[in-house]
Amino acid sequence: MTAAAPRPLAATTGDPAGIGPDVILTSWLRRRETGLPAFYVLGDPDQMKTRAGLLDLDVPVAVCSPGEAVALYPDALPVVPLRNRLAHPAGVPDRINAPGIVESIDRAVADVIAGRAAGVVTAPIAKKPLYEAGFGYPGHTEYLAALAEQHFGRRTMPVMMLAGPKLRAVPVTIHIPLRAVFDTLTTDLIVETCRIVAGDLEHRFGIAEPRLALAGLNPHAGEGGALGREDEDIVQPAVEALRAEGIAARGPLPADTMFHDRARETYDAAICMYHDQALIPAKALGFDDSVNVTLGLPFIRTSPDHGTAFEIAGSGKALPDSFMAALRMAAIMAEHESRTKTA
Ligand SMILES: NC(=O)c1ccc[n+]([C@@H]2O[C@H](COP(=O)([O-])OP(=O)(O)OC[C@H]3O[C@@H](n4cnc5c(N)ncnc54)[C@H](O)[C@@H]3O)[C@@H](O)[C@H]2O)c1
Ligand SMILES: N[C@H](C(=O)O)[C@H](O)COP(=O)(O)O
Repeated sequence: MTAAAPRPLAATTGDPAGIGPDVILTSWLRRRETGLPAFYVLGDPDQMKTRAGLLDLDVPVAVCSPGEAVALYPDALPVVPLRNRLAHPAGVPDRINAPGIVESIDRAVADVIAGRAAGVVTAPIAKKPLYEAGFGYPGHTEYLAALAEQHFGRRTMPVMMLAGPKLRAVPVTIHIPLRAVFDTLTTDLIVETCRIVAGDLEHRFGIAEPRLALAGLNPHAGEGGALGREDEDIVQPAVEALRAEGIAARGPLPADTMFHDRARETYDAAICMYHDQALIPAKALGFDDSVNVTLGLPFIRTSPDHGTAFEIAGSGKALPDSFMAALRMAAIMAEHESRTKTA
């Protein structure tokens, strides 16, 4: 039996006015010294060449198909051309780029589902120009779940996880106004989120019996109901339900004391009740090397933890570390997943 050909990762361009192209180009330049897994970009070859010129980077661009990417990767940045063009200026977002940005995501997902790529690694998008062009999703996370539903015809609940060497943190509610958190948070939502986290940590991260620490919503996890009832009425029943299913869950824990060094040794993922409760500690502890992973999808998706940083696009100041960590994490997840499937 012949071994399967290695599959590259499919990287999206993200917003072409942001630092996505910068970190893609600098990551490729560091491929050898860092042993970076092979990837190709779904993008506009001219836009990539223009940004490389602006950054004064010597990056040859090879226009190719996904199947040719692994062979070309050692000597050139493989770019699979989009049908839509991406306008060039760095730092100036424009809704004119929306069709190309969305095509890049759609094509990366289609490639992974068709087996042409091992996982999707997205470069950052800015929400506003996409919303102005009619994009109806809060971010990648929700859009990728919608694509999964279109492709597979079954309900898909996406779970955001920020994962770095010091912390994995999951927000149960994601891109909603803080005011809406109280009406959105339910015991069922917490339980469903934790089931997905536990399953993916086991099958895609190789952690047997993952330990989950659930944060309380209120100060001091409600202080026995004196500072809010949600911890006793919503979070506590979720912990009990999860434990009854055999998932090692603990909480609700006071959120202010669960992220220090010793506390983090006691769990594999912190389950947080809203976006900033998870993303503030994750980015404070590892902005340069944390990865945004979407769990619960029928394919692998990672992303750097940072955004488009328009103010530094094309300046040479963008660090590629988080993008490189996202590439590495996607490759490791793909390996775990294939081991689980063949076991
Ligand atoms: N994965 C994604 O698509 C994603 C993630 C986060 C934010 N965003 C979007 O990006 C836009 C800007 O968001 P923001 O300003 O809150 O966050 P940001 O991450 O773009 O920038 C925050 C700060 O970090 C700096 N920074 C970011 N990445 C850096 C890098 N690689 N190297 C050096 N410095 C870096 C920026 O210059 C800025 O000072 C928003 O529209 C947001 O929605 C997208
Ligand atoms: N909340 C994410 C973060 O701050 O890192 C970011 O907005 C990206 O979200 P998507 O991956 O859903 O685009």
